[in-house]
Amino acid sequence: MILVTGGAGYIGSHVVRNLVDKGYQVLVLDNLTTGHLKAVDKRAIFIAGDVGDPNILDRIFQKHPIQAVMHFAGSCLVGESVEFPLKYFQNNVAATMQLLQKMLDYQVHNFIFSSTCAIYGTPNNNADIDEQVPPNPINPYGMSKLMVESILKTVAQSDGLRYVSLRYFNVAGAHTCRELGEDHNPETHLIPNILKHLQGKTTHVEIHGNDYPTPDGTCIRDYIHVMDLSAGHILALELLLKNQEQKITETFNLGNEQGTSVLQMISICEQITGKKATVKIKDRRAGDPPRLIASSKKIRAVLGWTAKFDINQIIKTAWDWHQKHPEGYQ
Ligand SMILES: NC(=O)c1ccc[n+]([C@@H]2O[C@H](COP(=O)([O-])OP(=O)(O)OC[C@H]3O[C@@H](n4cnc5c(N)ncnc54)[C@H](O)[C@@H]3O)[C@@H](O)[C@H]2O)c1
Ligand SMILES: O=c1ccn([C@@H]2O[C@H](COP(=O)(O)OP(=O)(O)O[C@H]3O[C@H](CO)[C@@H](O)[C@H](O)[C@H]3O)[C@@H](O)[C@H]2O)c(=O)[nH]1
Repeated sequence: MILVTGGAGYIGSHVVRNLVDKGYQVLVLDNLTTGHLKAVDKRAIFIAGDVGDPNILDRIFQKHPIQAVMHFAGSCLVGESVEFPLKYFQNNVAATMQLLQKMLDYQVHNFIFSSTCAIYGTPNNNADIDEQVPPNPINPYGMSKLMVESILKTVAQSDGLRYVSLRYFNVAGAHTCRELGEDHNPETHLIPNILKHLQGKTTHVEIHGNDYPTPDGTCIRDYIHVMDLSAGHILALELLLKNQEQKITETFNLGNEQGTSVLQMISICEQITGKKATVKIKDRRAGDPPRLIASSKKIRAVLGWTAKFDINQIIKTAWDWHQKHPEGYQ
């Protein structure tokens, strides 16, 4: 059985669905702060609770034969982390340490971690970012994830912990089953904000700064489809489960290796939806690096992962979700 923390959230719910479709037994632990019970596949066991709660973890590990933990639970908004850094250190670092302690207490050694490209900060040159680029986060969110990566590396040296840390770039799109998608309240992410505006739900799209050192002045990100990201997790899980005798401590980037600026994204969304956006230029958002584009060469070479969805398919599946579920999971 696989324990999926944060399995009611955007990314976790997609991975849970794909895991049960593949025949895995899944237990979801989620405190529903940003997740939705309706997003959790009915074939999974659901436990409402906090990853930092030792009593709930005791109950789970005593009762269920957990083979591996996929740890999605966490706080993940760059701007919010600048405003409330302690929330990020508490929920992303302290709670994760509690989970790791309980895993080791119960001899559960396989861990897959949701890390982020935010750990890279603002790399010096414009080359695509590979795993060798020295981490240098510029916001508390990225710092919190880098701290966990350091903890994993250190703990794995003295305990039996085996792990894969996946550094996601910007995750977007919706499940091809058309029943799962992105639903946050408030929504801060670029693609859902553009699509909600094009649905007529907001008066305009805000661009957080157009004076960055990029060709059109707006921030560039590398958007990866949530289905491709999910496939990467299943490959990482198989790596851990099929090579039990090997010490595995791997870190992989997961991105599409394509950069899209905020302005370019608005234009792509307009083309796909056939609607015109009203745009307002605002100040920069604190903590935003200008440009983040992945090299995913390592995960392609080691795990045979490939991206199947391009930016148009990301927007098409997200638009489909927003149209079919205009009120999200409500
Ligand atoms: N969305 C992205 O582009 C992106 C990129 C890089 C990394 N990540 C990481 O991926 C993970 C999932 O992100 P998401 O976009 O699905 O976010 P999300 O907010 O939709 O999902 C997070 C889930 O975790 C739950 N949760 C939060 N704290 C918890 C706790 N202490 N105990 C139990 N449950 C808790 C929430 O209720 C929610 O269901 C996060 O760790 C995030 O940092 C996301
Ligand atoms: O209404 C909006 C929303 C966003 N942006 C900009 O669009 C870009 C992308 O922003 P967003 O979609 O909020 O994603 P990020 O801030 O890049 O963060 C996401 O992607 C990171 C990896 O890059 C993850 O680690 C985070 O968890 C996830 O929230 C940034 O330049 C934002 O300033 C706007 O201009 N207007």
